[in-house]
Amino acid sequence: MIQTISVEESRQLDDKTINQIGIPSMVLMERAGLKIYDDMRNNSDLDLNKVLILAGTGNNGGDGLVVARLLCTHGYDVSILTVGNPDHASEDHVSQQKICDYYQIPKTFMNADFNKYTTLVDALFGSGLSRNVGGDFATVIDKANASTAKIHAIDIPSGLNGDTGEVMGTAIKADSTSTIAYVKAGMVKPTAQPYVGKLFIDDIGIYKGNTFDNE
Ligand SMILES: NC(=O)C1=CN([C@@H]2O[C@H](COP(=O)(O)OP(=O)(O)OC[C@H]3O[C@@H](n4cnc5c(N)ncnc54)[C@H](O)[C@@H]3O)[C@@H](O)[C@H]2O)[C@@H](O)CC1
Ligand SMILES: [K+]
Repeated sequence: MIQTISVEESRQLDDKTINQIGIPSMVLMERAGLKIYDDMRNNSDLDLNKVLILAGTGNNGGDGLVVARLLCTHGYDVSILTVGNPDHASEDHVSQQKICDYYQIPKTFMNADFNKYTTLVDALFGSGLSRNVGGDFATVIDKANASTAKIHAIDIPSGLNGDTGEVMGTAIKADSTSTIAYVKAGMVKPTAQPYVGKLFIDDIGIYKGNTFDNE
């Protein structure tokens, strides 16, 4: 049976790993990106000929930007669509965007034709989703779902409630999902299956208690 955790537990585990154990958040993000990149390359259902990263401005988007850079440095055709206000981006997201800028990874905008792409990477929201999805985020999610491209989601398909598996307004219908550290409880509910697709579980160095743990 798959071990699951709540979204709050996943946030607490991230926080403990970074602030108590001392593994820098950029290290965890790099490990997440490497695993997600591997999952995508090992998933024969995905065609990585032309990839678009749909990036929110939090750390889920930051994971997506690591994937963008890894695809770019390995010779894939990849572009980024940033959704949300970059002025409110998380610190790690800003660092990852600077790296993407160094590599001059092309950016696209809200009017992009998603049918031009073979794979979309959903990095809009992960464990930070806190309310129903609307505005540009909902527009992008609906456009992604309606497109001919396959969708690979990072951590949790955006718009899916990680605890209950309910759709919060609208949600990405992913063909596959790379979830970080542990599966979130809502993702294994039968109603969540059409949104999660094929599931990869990525060990990035975040653990829920072990023999080395003092607590
Ligand atoms: N350093 C870390 O803590 C790690 C984080 N990781 C990734 O980071 C994710 C969590 O990142 P964040 O905490 O930055 O949050 P997210 O990137 O999930 O969300 C970003 C922000 O979106 C806003 N938001 C929430 N609901 C919204 C809505 N309906 N409409 C518009 N805006 C909304 C919130 O203000 C939230 O802070 C994880 O799911 C995982 O993908 C991984 O890289 C592992 C390590
Ligand atoms: K996501």
